[in-house]
Amino acid sequence: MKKVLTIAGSDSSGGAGIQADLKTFSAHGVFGMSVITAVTAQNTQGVFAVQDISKDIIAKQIEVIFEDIDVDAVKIGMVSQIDTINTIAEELKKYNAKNIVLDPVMISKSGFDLLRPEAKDALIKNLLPIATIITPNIHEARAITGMEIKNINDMEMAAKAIFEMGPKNVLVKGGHLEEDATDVLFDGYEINHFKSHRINTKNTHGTGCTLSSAIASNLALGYSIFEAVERAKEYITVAIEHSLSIGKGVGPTNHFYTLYKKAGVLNE
Ligand SMILES: Nc1ncnc2c1ncn2[C@@H]1O[C@H](COP(=O)(O)OP(=O)(O)O)[C@@H](O)[C@H]1O
Ligand SMILES: Cc1ncc(COP(=O)(O)O)c(N)n1
Repeated sequence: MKKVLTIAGSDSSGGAGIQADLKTFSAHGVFGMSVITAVTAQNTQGVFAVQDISKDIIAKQIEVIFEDIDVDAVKIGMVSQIDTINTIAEELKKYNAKNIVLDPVMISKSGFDLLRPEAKDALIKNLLPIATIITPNIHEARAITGMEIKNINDMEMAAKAIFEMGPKNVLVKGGHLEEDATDVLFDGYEINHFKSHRINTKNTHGTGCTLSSAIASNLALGYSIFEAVERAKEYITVAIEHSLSIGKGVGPTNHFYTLYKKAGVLNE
């Protein structure tokens, strides 16, 4: 069985972060493992508190996994602070980790700083260059490049600018634009678009976490970058189409639809 590691924050409400990642891994038939970087007190209405995990225990979690288990892909999500970022970069380099999917989580949908603003430069300097693929949304792409992003053409320009910072592939996600939900991939040679219709729902908690974990799962399973993104886009579209009205706010994506549909025991 392929083994995929998520290095990310815990979302107590189960819709984003580590919890979304592990659900996505299971739905892809890969074995999920986790290194927790921060614990958030969060629900569908917002993030109410965060406790960062110390860099030593983050380093130890990574070490014991890599010393024991062959890791086929790594997804990085919420990394919170400078020490955390530097530790993760050092450890992943030490173990020559492959198939690194970096979701540069910065601000939650409810407006909470999940990455401390002063840590942005460390993320750009130390994590971008080791990423097989980075998956910023429009706001994150703007924060990384300083560019205004209002349409697909701007997304393409931003993808090319981020590529120059060192990752092997860049996927700028278009979930926050108003037209169709189109994501733009640049692999250093060509641009590709992954388009779906815009689904009219408020329940998009965890969409970025789900997409990046699906890409990591597909890379672990041996798909090319193009195929991994194409399949992940199909997965997230179904997960948003069947998203769940759980809680009073922004509900989560639905991992069970794909899973149980495959097994023929759908129980909605
Ligand atoms: N309303 C929507 N309908 C269809 N796809 C969407 C919608 N919102 C987001 N997506 C897709 O979900 C994925 C995550 O995108 P986005 O919401 O931009 O990221 P983030 O969760 O990091 O803010 C992308 O593939 C995007 O195109
Ligand atoms: C612990 C944690 N990590 C990431 C996100 C971003 O979630 P989204 O995928 O909705 O942008 C979150 N809200 N909480």
